[in-house]
Amino acid sequence: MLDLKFIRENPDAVREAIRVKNVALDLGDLLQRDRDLVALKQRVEAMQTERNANAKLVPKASPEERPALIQRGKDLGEELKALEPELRGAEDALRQLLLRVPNIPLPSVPVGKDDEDNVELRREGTLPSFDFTPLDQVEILEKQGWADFERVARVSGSRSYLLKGEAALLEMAVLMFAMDFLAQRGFTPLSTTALVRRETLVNSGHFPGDEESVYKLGDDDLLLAGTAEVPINSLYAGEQLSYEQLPMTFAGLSAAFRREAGSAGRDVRGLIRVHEFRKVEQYVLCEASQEEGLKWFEKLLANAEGILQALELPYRVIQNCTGDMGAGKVLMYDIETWVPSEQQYRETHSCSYLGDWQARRTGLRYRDENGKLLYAHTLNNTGVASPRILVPLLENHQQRDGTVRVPAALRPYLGGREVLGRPL
Ligand SMILES: Nc1ncnc2c1ncn2[C@@H]1O[C@H](COS(=O)(=O)NC(=O)[C@@H](N)CO)[C@@H](O)[C@H]1O
Repeated sequence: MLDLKFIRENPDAVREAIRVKNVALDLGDLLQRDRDLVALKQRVEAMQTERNANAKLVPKASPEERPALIQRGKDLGEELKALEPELRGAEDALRQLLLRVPNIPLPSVPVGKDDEDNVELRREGTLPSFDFTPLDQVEILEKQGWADFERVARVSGSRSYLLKGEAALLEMAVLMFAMDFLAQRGFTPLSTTALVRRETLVNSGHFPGDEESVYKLGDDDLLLAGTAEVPINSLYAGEQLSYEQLPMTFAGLSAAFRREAGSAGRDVRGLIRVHEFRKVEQYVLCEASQEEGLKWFEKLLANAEGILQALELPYRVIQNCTGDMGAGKVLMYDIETWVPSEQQYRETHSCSYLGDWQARRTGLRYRDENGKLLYAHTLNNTGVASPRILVPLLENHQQRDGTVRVPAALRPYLGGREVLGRPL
């Protein structure tokens, strides 16, 4: 959410952000409602002032004048009471619109419609060349007895997965490695739940807009978050922090749930796109300065790259265009990791800087060194998400005999194993 004062003073910049991010919002309507609400509030204040002045006159009034003054006070009280629902309705309607106002992207963000218009920034690592016919993720898993897609589909339906044996250990090793990697860099490890209250999804910016992606538990006021970013972002909601507490950096492990409503037919096989997965999330809450925010953006990106380099996986960094970055972002890069069986890079990480847009809707404020109350800036990036990361991991490190080489960084988490699986 942007500051209403900023919107009033910079309608063109906001209108441009609405345009380039393809947001369905009529800024003219919002500004008109804002003006109407200001006028209504002024009317209410004038009536309250008159009622207060009137109440002061009553004790000093003569017996003849008093009844009229008392009646006037009653009439004003009733008129004010009658205006309350209208005032509350107008405030709520304006807030619902303000929640849809997109953040202003950096000028350096490429303008575009969707992921086709994203820009590749650089490639890292060497693509594998196999002197044998490589298997794809599902073939490796099934030949090694590491998955049971048919059985689990009977239990959980489509886009479900179950990892068996060393593949189950590999998932935990990858998650634990990422948690350690981030903890060693000062990030506070968190193990969070995915069960959240609706307002946490409004706070993070997923609502309004992303409702169809989120599982809702009908009988309870609870929903299943698609990323630990949601619960972590609301941990300090509504509190006044001190600048000494900033920056707060978290490495949050949680389950993540996604309905993937819009993904019909895409990635239906294997581990790329499932309804429930696990993710180690990087989350930063820092001071309200773009320089500080961009410094953290680079750090979060470097962390994810460091994890991929330790996993010895080739990847590329792309900059998301305005149409693919979502309403709240100022800047966003995806990291895509090479998947040999698809002969293409697939998204495995997503790094975002949101300025104070997320903090404003969440009520995340802090007192700076001069005692000024400011909204903080927030950022997030994937540390590692499993099982998607297992796809490039298994495919890039597969060996001629069907076993999988374990990158050195993971061996301590796998009892020192250098190879997974048995020769086929
Ligand atoms: N349906 C899914 N199945 C498996 N992995 C997924 C799924 N959806 C997302 N992911 C993984 O989770 C990562 C982060 O998801 S994201 O929506 O892009 N971004 C976020 O959630 C941010 N909070 C940064 O992590 C993706 O890059 C991908 O690796």
